[in-house]
Amino acid sequence: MKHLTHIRDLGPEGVETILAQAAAWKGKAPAPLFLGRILGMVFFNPSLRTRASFESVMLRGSGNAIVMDVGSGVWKLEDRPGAVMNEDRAEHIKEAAPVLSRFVDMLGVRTFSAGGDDEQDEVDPVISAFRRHVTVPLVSMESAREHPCQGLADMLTLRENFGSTKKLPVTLTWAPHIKPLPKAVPNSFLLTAAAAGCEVRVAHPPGFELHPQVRAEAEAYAKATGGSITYTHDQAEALAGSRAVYAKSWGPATRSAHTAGDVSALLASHADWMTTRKTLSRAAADALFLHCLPVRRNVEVADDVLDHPTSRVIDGAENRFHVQRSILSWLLSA
Ligand SMILES: NCCC[C@H](NC(=O)CCC(=O)O)C(=O)O
Ligand SMILES: NC(=O)OP(=O)(O)O
Repeated sequence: MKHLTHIRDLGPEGVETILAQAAAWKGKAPAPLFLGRILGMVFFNPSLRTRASFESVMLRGSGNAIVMDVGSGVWKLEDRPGAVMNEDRAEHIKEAAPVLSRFVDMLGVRTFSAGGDDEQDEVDPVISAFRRHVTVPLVSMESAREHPCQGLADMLTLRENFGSTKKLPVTLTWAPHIKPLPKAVPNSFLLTAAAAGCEVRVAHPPGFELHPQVRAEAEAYAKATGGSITYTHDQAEALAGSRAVYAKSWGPATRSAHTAGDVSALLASHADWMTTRKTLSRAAADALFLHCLPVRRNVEVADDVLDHPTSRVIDGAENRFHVQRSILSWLLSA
């Protein structure tokens, strides 16, 4: 049985399969790909795009979706093996995952990082528990470590605009925020861009390094595809010659070593990392702007960037639909 919870489930070859199918179906009349099929969707955290796009894929494909919000209409779920369940989590994933599997043909789970512990994010405890206990294909709708659907949609957006991602110079630039956000999106952008052969430049202030295991995995993909990855604390250096700029905020590398006050001060001290038109003027003249959304306007990214004709944030969000249609049909294929 197939699952897609991490880019390693696909590798560079699988990334190509998903993107090729997504591109082939985009713009064609909807086919009843999911006739008689049900996708179950379990949300531990809020979502606009992921929720609406997966549900739309199923409905437009003549299938159906069941959407469940954990802790609001659905029991709070326990993931820890051997937990003594005497607090607020009424049901263990050991029961929830196989029970839901009896009702649906595929299951999607969204579960953000618990925050502060990159080692735990590597373990990815909640999606891993689902993966152990489901009896139908599982797709990540963003977990602690990765957001593979987002990374794949980003690559589709780049290919539509540039034809190819082979050695395409792209910058992933850290952005300021009022709170420390998860690293799933930057991790996925790095992993999928490397798997798609991009020349990836990653720029962030000191102390915001991505996990060494993620970087090593991305390096292996870059090596296999002829891509490359460089890291810098100098945003302008990364941007020079970049054809696409991907802004994303994420929390410090060792958040558990900081108090909440430290983290706020750290984030506030880098307000000048906000992407503005001036920032983009350092990239190639035809550079495009991408962001996964939701975006905090004039904190992460200035209005003049988001409202400029070079922004691809809305087209990028649409591509979530196209890659997920491709992913779900791949999951159901033998
Ligand atoms: N799925 C796309 C991003 C989700 C999440 N953003 C957020 O939680 C933003 C919340 C805020 O801005 O308050 C993240 O960064 O991983
Ligand atoms: N980009 C993304 O996953 O958006 P949502 O959090 O709204 O689903």
